[in-house]
Amino acid sequence: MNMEWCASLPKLELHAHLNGSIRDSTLLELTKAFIGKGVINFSEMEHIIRKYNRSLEEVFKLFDLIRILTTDHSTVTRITKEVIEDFASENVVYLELRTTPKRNDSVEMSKRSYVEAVLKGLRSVTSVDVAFIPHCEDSDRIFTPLPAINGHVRKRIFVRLLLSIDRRETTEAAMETVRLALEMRQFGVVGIDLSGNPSIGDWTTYLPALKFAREQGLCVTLHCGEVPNSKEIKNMLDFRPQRIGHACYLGDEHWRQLKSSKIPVEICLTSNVRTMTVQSIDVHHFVDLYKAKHPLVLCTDDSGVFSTCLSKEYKIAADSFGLGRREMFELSRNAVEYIFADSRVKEDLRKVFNSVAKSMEV
Ligand SMILES: CNc1ncnc2c1ncn2[C@@H]1O[C@H](COP(=O)(O)O)[C@@H](O)[C@H]1O
Ligand SMILES: [Zn+2]
Repeated sequence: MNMEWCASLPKLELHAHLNGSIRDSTLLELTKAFIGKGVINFSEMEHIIRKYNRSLEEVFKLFDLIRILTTDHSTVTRITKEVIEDFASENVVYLELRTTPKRNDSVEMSKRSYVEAVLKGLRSVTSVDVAFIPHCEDSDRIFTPLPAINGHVRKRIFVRLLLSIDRRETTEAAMETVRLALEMRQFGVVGIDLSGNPSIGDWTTYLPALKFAREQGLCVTLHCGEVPNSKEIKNMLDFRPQRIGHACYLGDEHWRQLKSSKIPVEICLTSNVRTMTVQSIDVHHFVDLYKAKHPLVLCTDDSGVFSTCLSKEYKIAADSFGLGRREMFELSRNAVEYIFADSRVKEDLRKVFNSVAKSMEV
């Protein structure tokens, strides 16, 4: 599959972690700024940053490093801005960006001020139009190209936020995240994600917060089956979240339950291969789910950490599973139905696909 075609295809990204999507260049720059402060050893860190295949445990070591480097408000704002620009540049027309609100007393950061720093990042993007406040989006504008500046028509990207609960957190901290998400709905927060190192933490810890989120009308997506844990996978499917991510270690009974539930799955091919949660791309469960016409969406997970981008994920899927332009176009278009934003946004996105179908030669 032609990479340029994949890049020009309008795409929806529904599973991207903010700090996992950090640019390599920014990560190295931030690391250098920490040299001499005695906190980290640069050559050791450079080695981890540049390493290609990392186990799931090593990936979480890298996330701990990223956490040290990105603790102040201005860095959070900067990374957000860059991540939006990067996704928009490859024709992502709708991005659901997830991030874990963090409290850090040493820089007077609260979970709330962390999210405010993210919002500042969204507002500071100038190279593309970012539509993130619900109901303020003038739906006509997406089809009426804005006045061209130097011959370029400005791009537009819808952005919505998911607040993540980290599996290291307590029930109370998870509740705080949900309450914050509810207060921030007016700024485009649409749901809650459960993520973090899948080998730690107990599902029941977060259940009260997840139930509360759902009662209050927030959508929920769960990292499910990144490690073998049959009981947890079953409990997660029983909970019936609006979507799940990964779904690598599902047993036969889980597959039956998943398929009959029709819960959409966020598929992260490169992430799964690099962290070795699937043996190789040709045995990836994408094939089984795709053949069963199960709701699916291709996502990056951590484009920075795994050196990928959404266009690459589309190309990998097309090349590995023998899908043509028509199939890839439909795969991308179908994702519209699984977004957490409201029906007006869905309607706008459907129009985007209809308007480009001809020029995409499908
Ligand atoms: C590889 N698969 C994965 N499985 C589980 N959680 C993951 C993840 N990739 C990323 N995260 C979660 O997202 C955080 C980074 O973004 P934010 O600081 O929230 O913006 C990581 O620290 C981890 O908690
Ligand atoms: Zn993830």
